[in-house]
Formats: sequence, structure tokens, C-alpha cells
Amino acid sequence: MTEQEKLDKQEQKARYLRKAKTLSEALPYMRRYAGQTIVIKYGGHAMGDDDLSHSFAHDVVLMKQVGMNPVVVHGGGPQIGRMLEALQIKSSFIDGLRVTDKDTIGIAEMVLSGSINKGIVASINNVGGQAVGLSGKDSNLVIAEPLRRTRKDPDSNIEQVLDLGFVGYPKKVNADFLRMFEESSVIPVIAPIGLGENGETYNINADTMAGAIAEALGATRLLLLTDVEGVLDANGELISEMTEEKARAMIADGTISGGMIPKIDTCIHAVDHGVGAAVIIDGRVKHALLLELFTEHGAGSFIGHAK
Ligand SMILES: Nc1ncnc2c1ncn2[C@@H]1O[C@H](COP(=O)(O)OP(=O)(O)O)[C@@H](O)[C@H]1O
Ligand SMILES: CC(=O)N[C@@H](CCC(=O)OP(=O)(O)O)C(=O)O
Repeated sequence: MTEQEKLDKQEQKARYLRKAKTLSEALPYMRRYAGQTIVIKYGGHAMGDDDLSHSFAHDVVLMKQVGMNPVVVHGGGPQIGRMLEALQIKSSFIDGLRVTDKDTIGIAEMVLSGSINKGIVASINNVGGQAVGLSGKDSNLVIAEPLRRTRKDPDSNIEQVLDLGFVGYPKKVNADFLRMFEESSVIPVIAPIGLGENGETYNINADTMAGAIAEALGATRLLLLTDVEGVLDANGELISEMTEEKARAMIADGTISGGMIPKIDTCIHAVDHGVGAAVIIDGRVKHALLLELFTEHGAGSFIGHAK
């Protein structure tokens, strides 16, 4: 054996040892989460690249394999935006929510329940999982009502009702239907579309949808995958643990804005309504889910009562 071959062999042995160590360190976490429901919100920004989508699919399959109940709720804001642009339909946002008229709701449903949902299902199934794609319409999974938003007019101080069109808020979640999947090898993948009481279609912010599902299932964790490290302070530093008071103050002073507002609102509501904890994590990092669940330090910004 040459010197180089000896070095290669040593390096290979060291690599195997590192892998074995990582696996043995993961064991207590696997035990902790066995049988627990983990709702994962997979944001449209986090879906960008094939390598990341592949590692996401792998992580979800591994979670199911080791006895957890992963439930995937996905977004697709950037993808809806691109389709609207191609069709020359203008789109605007209020507090991170897309104002949704009749044309927009048709496109949003087509993109979310169509290509995005089936793309995620296919990538999970390609790596050995058994995913099934759903939207809030299937089995009355999420019954929605119109979301009402008000804002004080700064001049008159009079409260105004904002018209968001077909933006919905989850009113009722069919948790029994989702619990059926806990007894099976099926991983549900859910598009954020809700069904109105008169058969209307509602566009639901995917964070809000994931939060409502996590609450209905009493999930142990709500993991929100996005395109930033987590919640950042005014200096751009990651805040690894957030309190409700701190989050409210940061929204009020503008440090938290745009799409981060519905995310934070969702996390606070979820931990106040039976979800163990919510974590905003960086979906741009490979195996972000495994890092959060199976390592001591976790990742991203944690909002909850107990680690
Ligand atoms: N304080 C903050 N910390 C981190 N991100 C923030 C903050 N305030 C606003 N944001 C914005 O929120 C975005 C994440 O929300 P969003 O674009 O809706 O993501 P997703 O598509 O993953 O749901 C970030 O890319 C960032 O631009
Ligand atoms: C009402 C509302 O804003 N709905 C969102 C639904 C998709 C979504 O939330 O996607 P991300 O998680 O990728 O942002 C939208 O139309 O963009």
C-alpha cells in the first residue's frame, strides 16, 4: 500500500467514525420525537434549488421512518408571483398577505394545488416516501372564512376595514382525517387553499395554514422553513430565542416586516394554543430539518415555552 493509499484509508475511517458519532448523538432526539407530530411549513423561497428540494424530501422520509408524524404544509408565494406576472395580472400585499381578487384566486389555486404540491409529493416519493398531496378542500380539511383586517386611518383615527378579497383564515380543521395518516406510512403534503362554507376557494397564507393545522393536531413542533437564518435583529444578527413581548416590539418598530409578520403571528398563536414550540429555520441550509431536530443546539429562532 502506498503512503497516499494509507492516508486515504485513514481519512475514510475518520469519516465513518464521524458518521457513527453523529448517528449515536441523534438517538436521544429520535426517542424524544418518536410518535410526535411535527408540522413543517415549506416556504416558496426555500424550494428554489433541486439539491435543497432533494435534501428536504430525504429529511421528511427519514423523520417518518424513525417514527415521527411529519405533516408538510407548503407555500409558493414567489411561484404565484411569477405566474401572475407572466399573465400580466398585478398583485399587491398588505402586511405580507396577497390581496386576492377573482382572477388571482384561480391562479393561486392552480399553482399551489397543482405544480407545487405535486412537485413536492413526487420528490418525497422519489426518495422512498409515500406522500399524498392535499389541499384544504380534500375531506373538508380546512374550512375557511374571509380574513378581516382593519387599520386606523392616521389622519382621521377612524378604523378602516381592508379589502383582501379571497384571503381566508382557517376556521375549522379536520384533524381526525389527518390523524389517519399517523397510523400509516403516508406523509400528507398540504397546499394552503381553504374551502368556504358556500363552496368558495380561499387563499390562505401558508404560515397561517401550517399554524392552524399544528394547533388542531396538538403538534410537538411547528417548523417554518424560510429564506433567512431566522428572525434577525436591527443589526442583522440572529435571535435564537424569541419572547412574545420582544416579537411584538420588533413588529411595532418595523424591525420585523413583510412576510415575517404572518410567520411571527403564527408562532405566537400556535404556542399559546397547544403547540409545543415553533421554530423559524433557514431552508437554504441542506438538511435544516435534521439539524433542528437531531442536534443539541438546533437552528434558527425558537419561540416556545420549553426546549
Ligand atoms: N426581522 C426580520 N428577520 C428576518 N427576516 C425578515 C425580518 N423582517 C422581514 N423579514 C423578511 O421576511 C422574509 C421571510 O418571509 P417570506 O418572504 O414570506 O418567506 P417564505 O416564502 O419563506 O414564507 C425574509 O426573506 C425577509 O425579507
Ligand atoms: C394570502 C396569501 O398571502 N397567500 C399566499 C399563499 C402562498 C404562501 O404563503 O407562500 P409562501 O409561504 O411561499 O410565502 C400567497 O398568495 O402568496
